[in-house]
Amino acid sequence: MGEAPAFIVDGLQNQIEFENGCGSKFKGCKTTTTIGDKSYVIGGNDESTLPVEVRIFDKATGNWVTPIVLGSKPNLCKGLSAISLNDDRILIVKKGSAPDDCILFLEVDTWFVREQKKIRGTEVVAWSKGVRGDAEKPVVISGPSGVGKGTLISMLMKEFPSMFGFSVSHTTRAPRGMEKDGVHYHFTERSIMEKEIKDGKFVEYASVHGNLYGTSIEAVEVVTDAGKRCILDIDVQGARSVKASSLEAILIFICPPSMKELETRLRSRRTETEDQILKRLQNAEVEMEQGKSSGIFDHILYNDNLDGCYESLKKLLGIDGAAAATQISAPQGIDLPADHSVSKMDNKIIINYGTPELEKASKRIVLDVSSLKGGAPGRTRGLDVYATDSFSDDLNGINQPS
Ligand SMILES: Nc1nc2c(ncn2[C@@H]2O[C@H](COP(=O)(O)OP(=O)(O)O)[C@@H](O)[C@H]2O)c(=O)[nH]1
Ligand SMILES: Nc1ncnc2c1ncn2[C@@H]1O[C@H](COP(=O)(O)OP(=O)(O)O)[C@@H](O)[C@H]1O
Repeated sequence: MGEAPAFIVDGLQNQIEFENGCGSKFKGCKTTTTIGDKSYVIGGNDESTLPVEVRIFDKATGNWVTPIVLGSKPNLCKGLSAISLNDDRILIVKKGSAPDDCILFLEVDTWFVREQKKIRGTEVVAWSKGVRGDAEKPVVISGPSGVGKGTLISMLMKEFPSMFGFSVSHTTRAPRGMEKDGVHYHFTERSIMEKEIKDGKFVEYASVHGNLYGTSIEAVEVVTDAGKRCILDIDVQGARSVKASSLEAILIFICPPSMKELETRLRSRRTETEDQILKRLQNAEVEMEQGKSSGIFDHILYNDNLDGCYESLKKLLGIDGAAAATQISAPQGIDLPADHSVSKMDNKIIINYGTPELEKASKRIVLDVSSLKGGAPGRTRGLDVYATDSFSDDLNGINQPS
């Protein structure tokens, strides 16, 4: 039976006091948040370069549990504040961190975490970085083999290299002539991939044309951690799984102008044997039916004229014409002052800095968390952030419970 640590505290006020009590030595920078029977101890013991660790004290059993931690662990910092949101995630505000690394969410009971707990049969938590606004929904591109998915994705990545990142899938199929391992696919043995699927390492997977294909959690995280919008080239079954997931992607189905033209494109690519071509054409009929009528997809595009289809794709992603210039910037991080204190008022997290002893002269940043979207294994979007000063906020009612 585990022994509860002396510093376990309930409630935000105590967390702040504890965090402030870390002092300037940055030792024992841990914070504890209790949700139901579980106390989540988040932080590290010492050096600021170590990743933030998570341990769980289960009051019901009296045991300590070390969970599987998914997502990129944040590095330690000058201090942490932790605030429970909706009992399914903990908002972490890090002191003295870069704008893209100071607001994080530790998911403890979201859809993604619950699925992972079921698969792995153990305690799981997942990190997700918080970003402002809503600009970076992942994009799923589906469609029959040979329709032009890869061609359209290459065009997008070439024109907007800093905006989009390709989710490199795993597959058990053999590489084609020009394909590179780790770039086009992670080419994997079936037994290894099956084990990794069982271990819960995939967001989705499917058997397509006789081979296994799947999107690993890591493949999505690599892209989102680079601050880019993730593009997934996956089949209709995979699109269905993504639609049910927390990724909140935009789902696009690409149609050929005709089955005859699809066959011409597939053959002219010269990457498949005759048997493989026939199998792909047979599967294309089913995929077309599902793609058009299943209600999975948000948009259907016809790839007749390549340039025309590419323009339509850009338009529905909101990056056509003049809009592109303003939208291509990477998702914004949040510029927090190095030293601050944190409190919560309904859906607003209030970060005070400046001169706390002179209450009216202190400054505030307000994080509005009322419209959060996405989450692990991607970023948590929809944070609204604005700066104010405390005196005018009191007058404007920001400080009043709504
Ligand atoms: N579900 C799922 N499908 C994938 C994944 N990666 C690729 N696919 C799909 O698998 C199918 C075959 O892909 P590929 O062998 O590259 O052939 P191509 O579509 O003819 O270029 C296509 O429909 C892809 O969209 C994945 O990670 N998950
Ligand atoms: N609109 C189009 N018109 C003619 N050929 C096209 C068009 N779009 C793509 N192609 C060609 O069709 C072939 C299949 O395209 P590809 O991008 O490999 O398809 P997918 O990734 O969907 O299997 C390629 O040789 C590509 O150059």
